[in-house]
Amino acid sequence: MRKIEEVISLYRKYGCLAEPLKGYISNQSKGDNLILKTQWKQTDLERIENIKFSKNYIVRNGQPNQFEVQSSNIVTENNELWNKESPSGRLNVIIRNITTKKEEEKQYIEIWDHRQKIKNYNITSLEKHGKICDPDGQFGSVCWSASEKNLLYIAEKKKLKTVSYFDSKPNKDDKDEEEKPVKGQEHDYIDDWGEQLVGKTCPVVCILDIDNGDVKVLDNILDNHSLGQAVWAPSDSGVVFTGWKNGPYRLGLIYCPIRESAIYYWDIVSNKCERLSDDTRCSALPRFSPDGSKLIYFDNDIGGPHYQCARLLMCDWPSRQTSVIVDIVKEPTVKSFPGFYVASLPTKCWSADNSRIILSSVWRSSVSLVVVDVKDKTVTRLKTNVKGDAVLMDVLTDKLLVKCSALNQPPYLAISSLPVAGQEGEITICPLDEPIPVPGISWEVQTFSPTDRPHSKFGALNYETILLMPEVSDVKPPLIVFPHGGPHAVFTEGYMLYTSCLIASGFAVMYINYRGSLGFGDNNLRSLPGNIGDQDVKDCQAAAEEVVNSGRVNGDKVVVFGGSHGGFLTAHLIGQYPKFYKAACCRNPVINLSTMVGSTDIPDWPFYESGHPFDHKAALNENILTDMWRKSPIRYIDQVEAPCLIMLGADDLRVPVKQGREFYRGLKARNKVTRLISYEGNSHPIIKTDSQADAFINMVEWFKKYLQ
Ligand SMILES: CSCC[C@H](NC=O)C(=O)N[C@@H](CO)C(=O)O
Repeated sequence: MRKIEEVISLYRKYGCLAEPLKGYISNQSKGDNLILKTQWKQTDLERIENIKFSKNYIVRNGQPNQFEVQSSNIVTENNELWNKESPSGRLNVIIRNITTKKEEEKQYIEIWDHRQKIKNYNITSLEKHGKICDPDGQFGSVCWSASEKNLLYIAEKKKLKTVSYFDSKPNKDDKDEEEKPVKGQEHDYIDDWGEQLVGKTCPVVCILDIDNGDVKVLDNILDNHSLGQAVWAPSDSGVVFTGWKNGPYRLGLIYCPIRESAIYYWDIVSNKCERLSDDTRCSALPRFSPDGSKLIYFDNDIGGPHYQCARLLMCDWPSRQTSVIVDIVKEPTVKSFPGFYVASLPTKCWSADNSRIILSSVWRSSVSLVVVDVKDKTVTRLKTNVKGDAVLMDVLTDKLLVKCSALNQPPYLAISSLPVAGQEGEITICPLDEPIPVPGISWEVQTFSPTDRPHSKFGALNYETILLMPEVSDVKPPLIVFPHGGPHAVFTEGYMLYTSCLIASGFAVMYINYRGSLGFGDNNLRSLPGNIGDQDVKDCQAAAEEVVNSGRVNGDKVVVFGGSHGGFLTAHLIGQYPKFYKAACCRNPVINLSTMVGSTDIPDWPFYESGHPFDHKAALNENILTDMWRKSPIRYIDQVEAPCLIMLGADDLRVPVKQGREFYRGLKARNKVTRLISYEGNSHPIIKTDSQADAFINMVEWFKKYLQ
């Protein structure tokens, strides 16, 4: 293992690489010349900040898949919330967050032509709504109308002004009723959508008139719903959007697309709103075909596993007839399509001829490009000439802009071509910049079939691990067992900074996609709820023992690391197998399901994952409390021997800091070796520039100390 000074140098090197955030193929692209507009981020550890910059490329498409690239100058802009061209490419909108000299936050919408800024609207001063939602976030979208006369965006609904009962300022009678401040409600609790969506209470659809700056707020078209993901309907006849039901109280929405939601259409002439999707399902991610004849979206159950296998549906726009294009896949084979697991979609995802959809989806332990023919309902995996994950960024005239990465390859952008229908075999990925891999990392995907531990309902399911090894190692490397969080999430062959730095530091790392992970079929995913703390723990331990018994790693130097549900598994593993692990590090770990119910933003999670039904009226009782305790790591705290480092995001609403503190106190009281680090300004993901760097080095230091 490398010295800590070398590890710090490694992190400085690999933690400060430029990373592509997003990009699109410009509508100004003509024939052979593609113009690509991309945005990047780069960490600056000296200034402790992430800078953002844009890069444009001109790609000349001589032969199919033969692209030459010229990249343009790099311009840095950190206050841009959004920057997108109009359908013709003639105009550009920039949504900007400005902090004034008086520390006031203001939002502007700027309209640019090819020469200069032609409109500049101080949206905040209009006082028509609250903050504009991040267009890349849960609710957000920004969409030019086909006419280029209007801009669609999502913003927080305007909140009532409240004043004290003792406020002596005279009420101006000329104010209409809803403008008059309300007395005595300054301290009312305002429910919001939880983790990373604090203050997001009731987003609404807004329409800006580009020419005169008027803003129309659609805040009364659908009662008791939060609106988002809005797109223009064909010919700008109205707006299609996703509506999430607010009441009776909101449950955390991030990582949980299972909150009651439907797809709606608001008609601009009638001012009427109609529901397009099934109100017994959660529907989201509406996307029109280029000719406006078809609308697709995804749906899954309301409630249950916090991520699920989803259906792909299509609405024939003229008739509004809806059909299922791709259904849930319950039990795929190791090679067959495992179903759709989609957290987001690019704005444009259709082929030019309106017959196919292109998207990225989890496919066992990788993220793959997938093509769906909406006529014959076939699903085809696009194999590429590169290893690792391929995430679709944009599609235009059957050219694909893709973000690629691998376990040894930091993310890069590439261009490719969609094969003609029926010949979607392999595609050639053409990088826009020369990929530079992290040297010395090899990996292999292993499949486990725990026939000795079949699931009571679904029988023999399988799961996978990814074992990453340092290529240059004169001794058997120590092993970091690394289960993912969720639990309905997955580790894939895409790049992760921590992992590449751990391998470069001399560790072997084993990702564990235990049963219940995404991407292995719906039955696999649903095999875990009710069995957490046992099935997942045994899957992890069986994989860890197999790799130790293989002799490829140093079996006397095994440690375990995990976050969130991965932290839950870390705490279980050192409690249930105390002699096997020499040290542990857990981030925002779930420690005691029963004490979590009252403080997490998703109380349904501890109920459902421990096997108990949940609805908004759900309350704990002695049977549920006992069962939750039995499934929690706290149950095994007396057996723990491994020194355990606990890292918490101080603002975490998903797994409250009280969980980590409960474990810390229990270990301290039992004279066990433990340390707790709390990172201010971090929520569930510990990703602030300095915090993420500090957490990594502290974790490596902890492992090195107890592996000596
Ligand atoms: C009550 S939170 C349970 C853990 C959490 N699950 C869903 O949010 C979790 O593990 N989150 C994952 C992301 O899905 C993580 O790694 O943070």
